[in-house]
Amino acid sequence: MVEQGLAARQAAAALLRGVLVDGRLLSELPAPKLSDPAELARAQRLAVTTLRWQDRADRLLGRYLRKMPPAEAMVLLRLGTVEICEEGAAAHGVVNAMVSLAQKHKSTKHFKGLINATLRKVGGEGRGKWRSLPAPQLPKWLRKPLGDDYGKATVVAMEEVQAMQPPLDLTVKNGDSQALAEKLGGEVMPGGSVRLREFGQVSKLPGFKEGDWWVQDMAASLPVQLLDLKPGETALDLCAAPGGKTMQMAALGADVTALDLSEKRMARVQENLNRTGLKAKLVTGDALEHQGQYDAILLDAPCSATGTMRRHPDLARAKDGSDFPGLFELQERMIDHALTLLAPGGRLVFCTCSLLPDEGEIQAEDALKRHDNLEIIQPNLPFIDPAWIKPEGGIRLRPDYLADQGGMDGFYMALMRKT
Ligand SMILES: C[S@@+](CC[C@H](N)C(=O)[O-])C[C@H]1O[C@@H](n2cnc3c(N)ncnc32)[C@H](O)[C@@H]1O
Repeated sequence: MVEQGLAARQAAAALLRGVLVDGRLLSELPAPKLSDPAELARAQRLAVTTLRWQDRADRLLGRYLRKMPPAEAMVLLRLGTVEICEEGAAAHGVVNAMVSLAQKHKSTKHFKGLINATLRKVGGEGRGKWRSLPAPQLPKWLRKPLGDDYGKATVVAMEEVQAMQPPLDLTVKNGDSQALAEKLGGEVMPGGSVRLREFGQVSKLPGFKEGDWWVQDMAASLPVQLLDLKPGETALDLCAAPGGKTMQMAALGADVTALDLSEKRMARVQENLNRTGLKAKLVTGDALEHQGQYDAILLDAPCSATGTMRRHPDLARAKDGSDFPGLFELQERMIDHALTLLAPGGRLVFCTCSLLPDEGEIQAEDALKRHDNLEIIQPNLPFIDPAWIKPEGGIRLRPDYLADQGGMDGFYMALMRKT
């Protein structure tokens, strides 16, 4: 029995070691080799939930540990703690499983006793304390700059949303959100996304195979709405993969070219277009080298992705921010190059799924300083709270906005035009 539950836990522990010991993102790690799809899903869910609740698990474990054991043993302690306290698993089964997993590795074998004793305390007294502990905090390297930019209270509000299981947002191909919401028991969000709070396997939901919708956070669906495409306009999606925004642009009837540097990710765009029956011309290449003239360009630039941490809690744990300045510089070069691809009177939406003003407001303000003939057009999206519009004319979205409806990804977007 223990062995049966062990495979998913072992795979979850391997994923957590990849993130916490090797500093890699979950998306960069090989998928666990588990033949049963349910076990695979469980392993992935356990790893993500552990990362989401890691800070609280560490607070609880701190009560029972005189000194933190090495990272590999901490992986098992955190996994066990989150399974017991957050997932509500029976403590004895979790303790046995974590001790068995510790036995399998040279680096953890000597910590079997510690893991056993500590997780027993977690399963006893600890379980009762869990809910009274504060929401998980972001690591210091990110908490400090976000606190400087937004204030402490906002960071706490964002952390509270990030602790929640994120909803599933769908963008509807034919635009009839109400009909899809009724069919799936969802809620129509500002901007038209259909939000589901309860959902199982996405590919089993009605309309998936038929390509009636695609998964896209409501915040991520707004840049294309800001671009306000007209049927027949030539449109370029400069960093397109996996293609959520390409599909929106194609569904609006634009003549779309979708470009991305990554061949592998471009295959995802093709798959998505095949499923939804939408059309776009696909180009694999470097945005900085692309040539042409377009009525409208969407630049969803590579960024820190700090706006998506509630879906990807591995990001805050695998990264330390040291590679971000290189991204800021790339974004600046991409904006400058994208402006050269605009037809006279053409529009550019620059956007990033980031919470850092360096990748949002500051990029937009600096672009205005570099280009005399550039203006930011005030958003014309009636459903947007005016408080979300920044002085320079961009839209700042934060995870704590619409928190009582499940929040949203952090995003920045600005509609620019060459005068
Ligand atoms: C934020 S993601 C794009 C998400 C996409 N727009 C969507 O909505 O599905 C950024 C993309 O930029 C691509 N990228 C990074 N550097 C690039 C470059 N120099 N030229 C083109 N694409 C690049 C990455 O491969 C990645 O797919």
